[in-house]
Amino acid sequence: MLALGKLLELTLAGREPAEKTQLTVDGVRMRWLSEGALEVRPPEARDNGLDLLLSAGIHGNETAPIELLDRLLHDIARGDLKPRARILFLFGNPEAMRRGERFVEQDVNRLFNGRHESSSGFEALRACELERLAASFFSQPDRQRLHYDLHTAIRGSKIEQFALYPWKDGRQHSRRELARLRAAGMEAVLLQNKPSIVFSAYTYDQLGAESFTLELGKARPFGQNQGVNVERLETRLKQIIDGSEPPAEQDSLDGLQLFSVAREVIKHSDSFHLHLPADIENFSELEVGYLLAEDIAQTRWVIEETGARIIFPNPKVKNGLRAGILIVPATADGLA
Ligand SMILES: O=C(O)CCC(=O)N[C@@H](CCC(=O)O)C(=O)O
Ligand SMILES: [Zn+2]
Repeated sequence: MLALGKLLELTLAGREPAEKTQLTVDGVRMRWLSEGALEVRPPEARDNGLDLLLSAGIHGNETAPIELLDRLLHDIARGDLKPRARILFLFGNPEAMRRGERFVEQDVNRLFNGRHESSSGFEALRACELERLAASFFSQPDRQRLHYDLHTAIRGSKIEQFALYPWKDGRQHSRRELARLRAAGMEAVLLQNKPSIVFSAYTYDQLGAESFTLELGKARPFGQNQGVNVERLETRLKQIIDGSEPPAEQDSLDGLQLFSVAREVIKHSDSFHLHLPADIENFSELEVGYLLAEDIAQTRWVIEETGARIIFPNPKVKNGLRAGILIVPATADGLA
């Protein structure tokens, strides 16, 4: 296999490759751009006009998605997977990956859409670099732009695999993209309804990509991801990469649960207290009247919404950040 196909090894070792560009037997060009960043370009005659950004390791301890990207890259480097799409592979937070931690100083996925400018430290610098790499990758006109930012969650989930679809004023969520996600094994999609500071929100909002955060299961260390079944996603990604995806009409939304955000629970102070068991699963239902959280100045979060569920509850986040999302069932009415 070509050395650049070992992007994960290079990244974990903190090494820069001696040769920055390599050609596979099929004439696919691989170009190392920066730590954890590799561009794959098919020969011009095979290029189908899709620019695909695949990112993982934005949180360093979420290893199943990192291993998935590593397998795809190996297949391309060996010539077993012949891309027709142009691809940017990104490992988001190499230092956190080396340490096996979600982040080192601060969560990279809270530093996009300009947030890194009012922050400091290497994670702020990395968020800036990731924005620059994505912007440069998605700078070519008249091409389709697709971004999947792959994650696993801190806790177990009643719905194992789901996507979060960013929001932008005046832009409708795409039915076709949702059907594609369903075919990739996603069981639910959370349709966001306000701007956000995560990576997928940046590429959706600023770069015009169809972008998603995908949650694939529970976070585990490298080599311990037998419980995370990414088979359907992997098959679909291979089809997207080599242009063999079934026609869009064959995809449907059947079985896909849609949710929208009712409220984001923001932790304002060290007095924040979340009234949930430590082992509560994502998508757990909460009854109307339930006291979910309390914070300074007698702030109380009481459930008012029928059918409310909680995802990503985390009282340990820094003050000012999201400590959970309250979601409610949604319909497909507003889709384009
Ligand atoms: O399990 C958790 O609490 C977090 C899992 C995770 O990292 N999720 C992403 C979601 C990004 C989005 O809102 O699109 C995150 O919190 O960064
Ligand atoms: Zn994550």
